[in-house]
Amino acid sequence: MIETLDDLTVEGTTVGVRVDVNSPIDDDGTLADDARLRAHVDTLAELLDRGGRVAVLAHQGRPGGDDFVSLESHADRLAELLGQPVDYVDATFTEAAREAVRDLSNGDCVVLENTRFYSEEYMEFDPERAARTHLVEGLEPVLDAYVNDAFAAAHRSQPSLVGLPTVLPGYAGRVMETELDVLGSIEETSEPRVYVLGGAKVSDSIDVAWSVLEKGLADHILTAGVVGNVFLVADGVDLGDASSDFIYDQGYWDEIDRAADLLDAYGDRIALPRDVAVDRGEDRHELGVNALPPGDGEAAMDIGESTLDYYRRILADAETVILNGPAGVFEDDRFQTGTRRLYEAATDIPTSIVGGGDTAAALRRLGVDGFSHVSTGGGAALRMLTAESLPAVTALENAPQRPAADD
Ligand SMILES: Nc1ncnc2c1ncn2[C@@H]1O[C@H](COP(=O)(O)OP(=O)(O)OP(=O)(O)O)[C@@H](O)[C@H]1O
Ligand SMILES: O=C(O)[C@H](O)COP(=O)(O)O
Repeated sequence: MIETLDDLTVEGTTVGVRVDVNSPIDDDGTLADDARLRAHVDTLAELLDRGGRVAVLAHQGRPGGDDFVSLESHADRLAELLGQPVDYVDATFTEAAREAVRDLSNGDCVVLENTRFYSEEYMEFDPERAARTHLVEGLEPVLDAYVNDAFAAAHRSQPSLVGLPTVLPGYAGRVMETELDVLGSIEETSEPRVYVLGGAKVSDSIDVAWSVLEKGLADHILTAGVVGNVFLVADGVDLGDASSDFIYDQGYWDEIDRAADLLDAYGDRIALPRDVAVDRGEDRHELGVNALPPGDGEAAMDIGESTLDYYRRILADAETVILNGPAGVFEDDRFQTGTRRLYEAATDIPTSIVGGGDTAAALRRLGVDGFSHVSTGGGAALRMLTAESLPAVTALENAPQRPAADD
């Protein structure tokens, strides 16, 4: 059983709050999209309003990536969103960080530096070992409690996610609470239930497909994006050199056999694209699967009109739809049609649940809204859809005893 903010005595308590504000970053190294910050405003504002002293912990990017930057601009934006000053310190667990945390008064907030600037935070540990890392040992003395609101990172077994709740009383923040509530009770949603699996996480998507088909949770699975392309190849379609090279370069080649096995076992419930839009110079050009392969260098970048009609017919009868991953390379205006129109069709269904950080960003960019729930999680949401436990959630379940709640 996970305790929530309702169970925490906040007034005067110094709380380490793990959020997931891992966001797109502009060329100048500053925040390009604040959606993930907005998601955490309720949790942070509640803790501050209730007199907590809040130290925010988060990662941004991965070592070596262009988006592996400081959290300074995140702190600036959080101050605007919260409507109060938010300090930032370029330290995570050193004396400088501890001093910044000790200096907090009731209702104050400080953002500590990107946890992944510290190498142990980019490794996976069991909780007991994670509790003996520098980050956890450095911060534990100045924190009274730990709140995890970082659902989107809950599939990682990293020190700030599983180590801190091993040594501190742990609570779920409001984002975490809602996500666990919605994604943890998909089995109770109305049927027919359709899963739309797009995007580029082929292996995870195939895991989800196996899981929901085996458990009888999915009446239909609609494939799109790179996932759809891999299923087409598994079905014997020649997508041409450009898409095949892409699949090979991304390391998805082994997934073709897994997709073929899935088609053998559950082919009647898996829908494949009937046409694709290829990159032909300035233009988007649609080709039916019978007309494939496309010309040299023409990659399948989106689903086409005929697929959209087919998928919309299946969606028309659905009571619940769960979608993860864009239908095409939505970053390119020529290939955003599939994502926009497929997701628009999903908004007409009584229960529509969207997972995926990139997907949520794509939908905002395309102006598509009206879903029952848009998850903050990509990999975490997918893992939860396979009914696997998330290490950070398990760590919260096992967190030590805590003080009593405020009245
Ligand atoms: N046909 C395609 N060919 C190549 N890339 C594609 C294709 N269709 C979609 N993509 C790419 O897939 C990416 C998004 O996939 P991903 O699986 O990462 O989504 P997500 O789950 O929403 O992301 P996140 O990891 O942020 O949660 C986009 O960058 C998009 O360009
Ligand atoms: O964006 C995400 O899915 C989470 O922030 C986790 O990031 P990671 O995949 O780099 O661990």
